[in-house]
Amino acid sequence: VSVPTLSKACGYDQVDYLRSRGEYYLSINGIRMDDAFLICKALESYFKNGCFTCDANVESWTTIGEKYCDQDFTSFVDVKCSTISVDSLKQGERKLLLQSSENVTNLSQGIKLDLSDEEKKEYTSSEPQNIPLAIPGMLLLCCGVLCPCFHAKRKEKSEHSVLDRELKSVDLNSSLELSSVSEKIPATPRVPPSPSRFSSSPQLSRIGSVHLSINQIIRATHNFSNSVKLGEGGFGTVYKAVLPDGQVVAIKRAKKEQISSLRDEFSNEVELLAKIEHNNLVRLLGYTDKGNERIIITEYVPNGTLREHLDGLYGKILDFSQRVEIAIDVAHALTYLHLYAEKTIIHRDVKSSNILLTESYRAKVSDFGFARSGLSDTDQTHISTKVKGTAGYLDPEYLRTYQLTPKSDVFSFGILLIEIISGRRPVDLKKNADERITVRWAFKKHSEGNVQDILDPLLEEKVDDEIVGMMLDLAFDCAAPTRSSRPAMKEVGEQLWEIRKRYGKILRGMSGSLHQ
Ligand SMILES: Nc1ncnc2c1ncn2[C@@H]1O[C@H](COP(=O)(O)OP(=O)(O)OP(=O)(O)O)[C@@H](O)[C@H]1O
Repeated sequence: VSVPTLSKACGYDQVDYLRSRGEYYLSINGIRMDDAFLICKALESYFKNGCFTCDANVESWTTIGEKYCDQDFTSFVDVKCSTISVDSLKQGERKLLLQSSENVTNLSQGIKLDLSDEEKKEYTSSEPQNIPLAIPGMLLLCCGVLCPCFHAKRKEKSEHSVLDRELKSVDLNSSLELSSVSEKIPATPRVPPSPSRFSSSPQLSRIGSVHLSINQIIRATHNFSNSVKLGEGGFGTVYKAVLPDGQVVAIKRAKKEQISSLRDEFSNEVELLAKIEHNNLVRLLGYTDKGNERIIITEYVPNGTLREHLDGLYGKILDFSQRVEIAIDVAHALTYLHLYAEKTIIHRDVKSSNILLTESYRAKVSDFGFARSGLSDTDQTHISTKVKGTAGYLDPEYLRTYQLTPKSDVFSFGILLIEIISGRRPVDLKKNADERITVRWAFKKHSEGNVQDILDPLLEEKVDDEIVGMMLDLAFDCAAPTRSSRPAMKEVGEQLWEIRKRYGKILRGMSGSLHQ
């Protein structure tokens, strides 16, 4: 049976397979699946209706059908398309990832579900609004990569309620580790070995200027009291603490239940923070790694996150000049990491909730949980590694190839820049379909010449079209789909300086004419 080209009758639903905080789950159109049933029905209908094209990684889907739905769909596949074997699973998984990253630029890709509403209800969670990864096109990893846990889910229904509770606490802004599939992709020969782990390293125990025992930390945080809690992220909870000498610090305590899976993240953060010293990067002061506790002590940054300010949570709205300064600070921090640290460091999780502000609204980049160092060889161009990051900020080329370079941070920075200009989150599911992906919406508005529509409506001042245009041009360059089209972070900083200069001139011109 040959596979016809995709017909309109096939329609699309979005199938995502994602991992968050160490847990895997599957969603279709943003609705979490509690059982393999739906995805198997979907595959069956898609194969039977000839909905796959040759380039749709059909062999991977077939392998999934075979392995996880106990169904053989191979007879539906045109021999010209592919050679199918269960042994090709690994290759298939890789291709599925490729397919999923294509979804980054094609929202409508997916498979069709021929199911009644009753069937959908029966097999899905009753609270779809809590699903963190119903992120159209952004974090798609289609069902092929889910499989080990998918099976487990089938068998271990009793664990669903635990998983449900976990998922409900996740939100769109959380950092994520995407799928286990990339772990199976061998690293390139030039990849340096993982950094040594922290636990027993005598060197690491000397890191930082603050050395506290666990009892001292307990005292400083009033036994990790909610009254001194600053916030919570994927790694754990952050507390404000005053040390006996009066120094105010932030204490980040890993979640107990996640400690084993966070081992790398913790050591990454400690090792990397320890090596860097820059005004626009949050400073590591110390750490504790005893028994079941992983605790990082960093400089306390008193004025909340950039995201909170864009949301207007502090009353006063950031004006445009402050936003440009913040963008410059972040660009400087990233340039330092990319170019001037001992080794190239790629942050991997540049986003507005990881930008902390000082009282004078200067920015400090925090959260090095996902950061990677490497690229010490002069001719090494990338690190092959797992895809990690946050929905909406993830470099599509990294998603597709697993090749991490400093340009992945540049991509995230481009998305951040649009967020700074517009005030909108990179993905906003509450918006109409054509506005949900902010970068696309902004690009469309920009190409129609409506740059003022993109500007944050909370801004009180008028900003010249020329300046908004310059910022947007830079943002789109940074968020180019291929890394070769993106500028280096240093150049981004220089361009922002030019914009700042030009904006200053315009402002001075305006105030001059007001005084005349
Ligand atoms: N050094 C700090 N000074 C002041 N507040 C901080 C500091 N570090 C973190 N916070 C606060 O704690 C919150 C949680 O931080 P954390 O880095 O753990 O998570 P996140 O970046 O929001 O999420 P994720 O880790 O999932 O990406 C932040 O949003 C911020 O409000």
